[in-house]
Amino acid sequence: SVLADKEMDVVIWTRNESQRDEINQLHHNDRFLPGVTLSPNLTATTDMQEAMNGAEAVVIVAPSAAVREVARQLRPYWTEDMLVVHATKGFEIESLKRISTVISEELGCDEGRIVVLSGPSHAEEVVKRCPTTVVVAALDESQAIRAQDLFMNPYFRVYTNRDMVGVEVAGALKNIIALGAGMSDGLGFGDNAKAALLTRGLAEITRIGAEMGANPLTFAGLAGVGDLVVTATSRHSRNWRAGYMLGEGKKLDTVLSSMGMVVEGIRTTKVAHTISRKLNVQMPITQQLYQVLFEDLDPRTAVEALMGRDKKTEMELMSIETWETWHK
Ligand SMILES: NC(=O)c1ccc[n+]([C@@H]2O[C@H](COP(=O)([O-])OP(=O)(O)OC[C@H]3O[C@@H](n4cnc5c(N)ncnc54)[C@H](O)[C@@H]3O)[C@@H](O)[C@H]2O)c1
Ligand SMILES: O=P(O)(O)OC[C@H](O)CO
Repeated sequence: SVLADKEMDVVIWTRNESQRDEINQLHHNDRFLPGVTLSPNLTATTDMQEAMNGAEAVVIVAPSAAVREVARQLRPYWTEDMLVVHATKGFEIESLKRISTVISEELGCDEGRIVVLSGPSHAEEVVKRCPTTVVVAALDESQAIRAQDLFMNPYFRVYTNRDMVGVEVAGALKNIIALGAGMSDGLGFGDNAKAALLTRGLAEITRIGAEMGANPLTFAGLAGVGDLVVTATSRHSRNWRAGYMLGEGKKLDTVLSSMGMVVEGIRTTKVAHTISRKLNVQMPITQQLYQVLFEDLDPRTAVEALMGRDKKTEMELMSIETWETWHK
């Protein structure tokens, strides 16, 4: 919709024939965006070759579980001059790889060419042209600037960032904390508890992100704190909603079948749990959430475990040397 509003011809590729017909004939996509009339510049097809024919840019927004398969289908039609942007928030669960790595492997191109678009951007609000800010990042900065120029419009403001790893990792990990925030609300805990989860959650995703090669300051930006706030507080958030139901005592299977949409934070909790063990980095909130999701731990017991941890200092996030340098 953002691109179609700039008078570009946008072709959506879908596997679903009825969704294709609904978009082409009625300019609606009622299951995902009820009550919205889409631009006539948006058309849909189930034929990948048709979707890619003459394209200058391709935007991949499949769920993380489907990205490799979708990128593989794109490969025969992708050409070196095409801009490739992805907006998927997660990792490949089997390999623990970032999404840009998966896409570049399937397209057979340099990872530097892949751009990630992330930040606080619920589709339900973007399609209504509510002011939204996002960030694009790529190892090759010229590709990020291409994406910035492509997407920027009066209600969609795009920043660039050179920290590709940080933007991808922050966008994926915030979903874990949003699940936790939903769970806290579902348990009936108040605003203090949610603020604590967001703050200490940001501390632990920054800590692991830095170990994975991210710039810690990226977590203070749109892909980090920006998206964390929107995902942990918005009524549109699937991750928050899933967490809320878990907090109310519903089982994971029941929650997932009632959602009918991807809840990336669940797979990402598994990935982050594995990575934190490999890198020997403490992620206490992720650890408790992992046990609630996959080991049937009662959410209340998880909160008690978090509150009862050994006493700590907040200063652990920043090395004393860095702090002393700033302090001078
Ligand atoms: N919804 C948002 O506001 C939003 C915003 C930014 C980023 N994202 C990210 O975008 C990604 C997708 O989220 P979404 O909101 O579109 O999810 P969704 O569940 O609403 O829709 C996913 C779509 O992908 C299709 N799909 C699933 N497997 C597929 C496959 N193998 N091949 C082709 N199509 C397949 C589904 O049929 C469905 O139409 C996620 O990583 C999410 O975090 C979503
Ligand atoms: O609805 P969610 O929880 O998948 O969040 C969607 C986006 O990541 C918000 O920026």
